[in-house]
Formats: sequence, structure tokens, C-alpha cells
Amino acid sequence: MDLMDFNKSWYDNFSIENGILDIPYEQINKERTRIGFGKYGIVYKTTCDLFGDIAVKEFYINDQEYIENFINEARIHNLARHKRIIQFYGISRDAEKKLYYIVMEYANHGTLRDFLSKRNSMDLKERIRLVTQISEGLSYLHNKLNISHQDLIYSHFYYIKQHTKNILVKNGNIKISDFGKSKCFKHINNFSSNKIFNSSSFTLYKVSDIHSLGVIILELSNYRKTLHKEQLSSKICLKEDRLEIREKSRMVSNLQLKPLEPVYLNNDKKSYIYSYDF
Ligand SMILES: Nc1ncnc2c1ncn2[C@@H]1O[C@H](COP(=O)(O)OP(=O)(O)OP(=O)(O)O)[C@@H](O)[C@H]1O
Repeated sequence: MDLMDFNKSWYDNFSIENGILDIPYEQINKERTRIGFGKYGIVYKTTCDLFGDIAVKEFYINDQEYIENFINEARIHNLARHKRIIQFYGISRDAEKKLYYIVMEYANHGTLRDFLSKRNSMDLKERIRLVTQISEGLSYLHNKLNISHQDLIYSHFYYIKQHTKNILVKNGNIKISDFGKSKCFKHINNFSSNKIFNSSSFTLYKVSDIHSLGVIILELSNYRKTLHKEQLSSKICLKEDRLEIREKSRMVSNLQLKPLEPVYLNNDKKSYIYSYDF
């Protein structure tokens, strides 16, 4: 198939071949609220008859690279069906405007950071509950689907800040989202000649997700500092609390500011993992 034909038919082929629901664009309510944005477009909250409240992630697609990104994200998100993953409903398009959509479940509490920032306090049990739910979702992706997420935390290049924009919360429960950078090693065993390379690279990708999980756990265990610096001097903090928070904050700041160093495996420049050099 030449590129022209591919461009014309990729959407239909993709939806049919992967059994993905193509939601007619007319069925999506045009009254919508912007709830986020990222590299490929804007995310809106709206409704549709079939699913009620929904979030739609809009992609402006005008070249092959954008098609590939859309396909990768929708395909992987469609595979991941678990109570700790934001539910994928289908895709939609406004072909005239070259706008394409991933249609998914709406998380009413927003990101984990939004959720934390609205809480005055959180006991250890609640923090452990949230970490456990994130681990459940990640374990499902790694162990059941051979998918590495690759974007659990967001690092801002200039400010070297990290936060959990892709860990969403719905009715107090964790929902992992955004499979735009994810990699699927599902058919790893089918390619016997690449098996060793693939399985070792999957391990490396998993390690990077686990690093992100570590940052999330630190943020959760320490959230008052990472979210509300000013609370450190607040009168509501007892002196002991402040000392403990300060110590944890120092650890988190050190960790967040330290670059990850590549550690080469067996002197092979192609296989390496990132690790902290403590
Ligand atoms: N299903 C959802 N429910 C509620 N809010 C959402 C949902 N999906 C996305 N958002 C909001 O939109 C923001 C951006 O979404 P997302 O990270 O998926 O976009 P992106 O284009 O992939 O971003 P980036 O390119 O930075 O990775 C999220 O941080 C979140 O605030």
C-alpha cells in the first residue's frame, strides 16, 4: 500500500483490525471543558450517550509520525483493561479538521497531585492504599501484558521537577493513564532470534518504570513538602513534624535533582540501565 492510500485508510483499518470501537463524532457532546494538555494536543471532559462522562484526548494528525503515535497509544491503551487503568472506550475523528480522538473514562479527582493537594492530611493507611493500587496497575502491565509504561512521572527539563501527571484518581481510586510512550513486548517469545535482546531490553524498560514508582512513593510519603512548601513554616506543624518533613524533603530533593547514570551491562554499550549513583 503506498503512503497516500495508507493515509486515507489507516483509521478504518486500525479500528477494524484491532477491534477498536469507532465512536461516531456526532455522538460526542460538543460542549466540553479543557482539563489538560500535552505534547500532542488537548484533553477535554465531555459526555456521550453511550458512556456518560468521558475524557477525550485530541490529536491533530497531519503526517505519518503523528499517525504512528496515535496508533501506538490507542493500541496499547486498548490492550490494558484493568480496574487500576483508566478505561479505554474507543476512538473518534473529525476527519475534515484532521482531529482524532482517544475516548476514555473520566477521572473526576484529576491527577494524583491534584488529589493530594486538596487533602489537608492523609494517614499512613491511606498512603499505603494508594501505593498498593499503583503497584497493582503497574504489575498488571508488566507481568500480564509485557507492557512498560515509560511515562509515569513527568520531568520538566528546565526545572527538573517531577510529578505524577499520568496517575489519575477516580472516586478516590488510582487509574493509570497515558500510554503515549508505552512499549509493548507482548509477542516477545514469537521472535526467537530477538528473544535475548528483547527480553533484556524489556527488563531495562521495567526498571525505568520501577524508578518512577519509587519517586511516586517518595512523593506520597512526603507529600506535604513537595506540594506545599509554605506549610513547612506553618504554625499547624509541630516542631517534630517539621524536622521529619524537612529530612524527608531533603532526601526527595536530592533524589529528584540527581541525574540518573547509565550503568552498562557486560561492557555492552547497547545494554544499560539507569541507576542512581549513591
Ligand atoms: N481520563 C482522564 N480523566 C481526567 N483527566 C485526564 C484524563 N486524561 C488526561 N487527563 C488530564 O490531562 C492531562 C494531560 O493528559 P495526557 O498526559 O494523557 O496528555 P499527553 O498529551 O500525553 O501529555 P504529554 O505529552 O505531556 O505526555 C493529564 O495530566 C490530566 O490532568
